[in-house]
Amino acid sequence: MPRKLAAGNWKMNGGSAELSEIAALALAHPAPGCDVLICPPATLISRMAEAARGSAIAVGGQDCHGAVSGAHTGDVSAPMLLDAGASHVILGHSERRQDHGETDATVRIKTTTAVTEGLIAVVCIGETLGEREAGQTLDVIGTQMDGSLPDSTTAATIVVAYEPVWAIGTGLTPTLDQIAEVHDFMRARLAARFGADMADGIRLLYGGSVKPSNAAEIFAVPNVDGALVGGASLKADDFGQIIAALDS
Ligand SMILES: O=C(CO)COP(=O)(O)O
Repeated sequence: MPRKLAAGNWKMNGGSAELSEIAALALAHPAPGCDVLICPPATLISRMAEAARGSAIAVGGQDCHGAVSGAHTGDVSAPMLLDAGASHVILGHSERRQDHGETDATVRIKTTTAVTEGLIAVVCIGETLGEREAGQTLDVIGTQMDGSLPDSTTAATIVVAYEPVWAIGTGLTPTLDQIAEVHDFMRARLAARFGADMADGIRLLYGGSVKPSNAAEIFAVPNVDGALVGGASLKADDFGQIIAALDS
């Protein structure tokens, strides 16, 4: 069983004030029983890495380009993230898929590059409300997993985050049974493609309105190996409680 992972995605939020809380968070959790990752905006990565130096907190980007360098104005490459002190990168978040037209094929290329360059990729998938209501959830999840993950995947370099689009930032969460159904399906899909041993080693995160009040019950669901947290990760106190819920 891999160590659980509490990952925070700050999205296009956060600045110096939130950054200064990270040092306090690191002090409050000097040896957490789970891995802890924070993915701030690209502009904060190097300062965050500096603030987290020597602590148990890892730092990640929220996206990277599929190429390692070149004429791509405004983009950030995997080697640049590493150079700034990041060890992870979130890829294929539904907001990237929506705002920037990223497809499974795009995400697969980015994931391949990120992993080849030495980052751990946190690959996001999830159905829309319309897809869930149409009974298509598992079809969508299966297609996204198949398309977004490269064949060369290894358990140590890939994390898969299930984030139902309708649960992100809405305060809505699936029932525990619904989370269990999708996570069981994800594990089985990975096992069919990569073998059971490797599938068991890939961490499956749940994301979407995770907060201190629901973290423990979500973490108790089989095949949930941690969380990808948006809004609550910007509040050090809330994120600390989520880390503690995973820790126990
Ligand atoms: O999108 C998310 C994390 O990547 C989830 O965001 P919220 O926790 O704010 O719902």
